[in-house]
Amino acid sequence: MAKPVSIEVWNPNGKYRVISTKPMPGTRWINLLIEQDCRVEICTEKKTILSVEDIISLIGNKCDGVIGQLTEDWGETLFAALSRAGGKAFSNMAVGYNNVDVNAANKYGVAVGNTPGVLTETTAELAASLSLAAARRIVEADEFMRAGLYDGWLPHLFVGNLLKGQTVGVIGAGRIGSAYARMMVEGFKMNLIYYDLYQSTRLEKFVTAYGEFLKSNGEQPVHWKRASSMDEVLREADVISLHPVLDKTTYHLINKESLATMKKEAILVNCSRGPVIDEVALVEHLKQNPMFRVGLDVFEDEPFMKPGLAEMKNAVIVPHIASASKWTREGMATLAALNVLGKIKGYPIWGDSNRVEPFLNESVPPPAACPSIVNAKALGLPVSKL
Ligand SMILES: NC(=O)c1ccc[n+]([C@@H]2O[C@H](COP(=O)([O-])OP(=O)(O)OC[C@H]3O[C@@H](n4cnc5c(N)ncnc54)[C@H](O)[C@@H]3O)[C@@H](O)[C@H]2O)c1
Ligand SMILES: O=C(O)[C@H](O)CO
Repeated sequence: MAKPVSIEVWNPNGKYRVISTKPMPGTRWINLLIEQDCRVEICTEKKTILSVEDIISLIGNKCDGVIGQLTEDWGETLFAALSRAGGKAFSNMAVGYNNVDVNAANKYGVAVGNTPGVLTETTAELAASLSLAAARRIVEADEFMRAGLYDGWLPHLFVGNLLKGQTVGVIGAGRIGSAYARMMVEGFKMNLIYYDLYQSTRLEKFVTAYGEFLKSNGEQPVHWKRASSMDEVLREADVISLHPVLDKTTYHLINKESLATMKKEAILVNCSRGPVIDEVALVEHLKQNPMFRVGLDVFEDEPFMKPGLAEMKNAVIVPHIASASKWTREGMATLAALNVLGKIKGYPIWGDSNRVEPFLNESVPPPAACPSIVNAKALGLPVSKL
């Protein structure tokens, strides 16, 4: 028998039982569910990561849908439990869904939602922040000041890398990778080299147009290049930012060999998923190459770090906060709730999951659609004509 898990209940007499495995920012998501006759149960357990047993206990005997988190293991066991309880909808409060076994969800006919679009710029901004913090040694310098070590200006004090005119490399130029590339090209006048399985025509057009603008202004233009291999990016770029999905093809994409390919003074940033980097190899590389720097938002065995990483002065490390702006987190909660609500109400799937603004406009009711369901095709769900 699983131990009961503490909850907070909203609208106890609601017809549909929807569970959120965590309190989420804002109240709009709760109000939208209540307005549509949902009883909302929010898990208030103090521990950060819920176990499969905790979530089974939350689901109970009757549950129409669950809003969950990327820290949870949504596989066969949980989808079977949700299906037994009559549930047909699950949504991650995240765009990444490598914690979800979509095949298992398909087997039980459960729709799986995610939250693209609302976190693109926020996440790209953190990747840009980490790039700058690493290039200009901001965390090291901050620690130095607080330790009372500053006794006057010196020509060699915390000398870092200038970004202007250098090359930024992007691996995975999807929504976030492209937004980051634009920030670095436009903000710091960097040239771009990118590697993705698909061509990013819009990004290429942007860099071309910006390069022409700079030239017409009498300034050094910027250029872009689509690399034919990831190694080409690693060899040529001064700052490399990782933005692919995590799957079998991207696990340990950055390993001992690929690290050795990079410039000795390169900067590597990861705001995708921890296992994209072999973290043991990275720690060794940081030790051997003190001028090589990293900015990490994600870790291979989150919430833990591999031994040695915390001691490395050439690493800037933050706890998976790339999407942590108020607007984005409230929007993620709203999109996740509307994914679950839409499936419960039998709504169709929104036609373009990258354009979710209509769901985020608080002054009008959201469209009668699920904003983003990743297995819509596999489940044969209809697409909205709105
Ligand atoms: N740190 C955070 O808080 C945070 C926030 C948001 C997203 N993320 C992560 O970022 C990922 C990307 O998000 P997105 O919205 O940009 O997704 P996206 O689907 O728009 O972009 C991913 C890109 O990766 C490319 N890709 C896939 N396999 C590849 C490979 N083997 N080599 C090179 N490129 C490859 C895809 O073609 C695609 O263009 C998410 O899946 C998530 O894991 C992390
Ligand atoms: O995938 C995601 O959305 C992040 O990791 C959290 O915002």
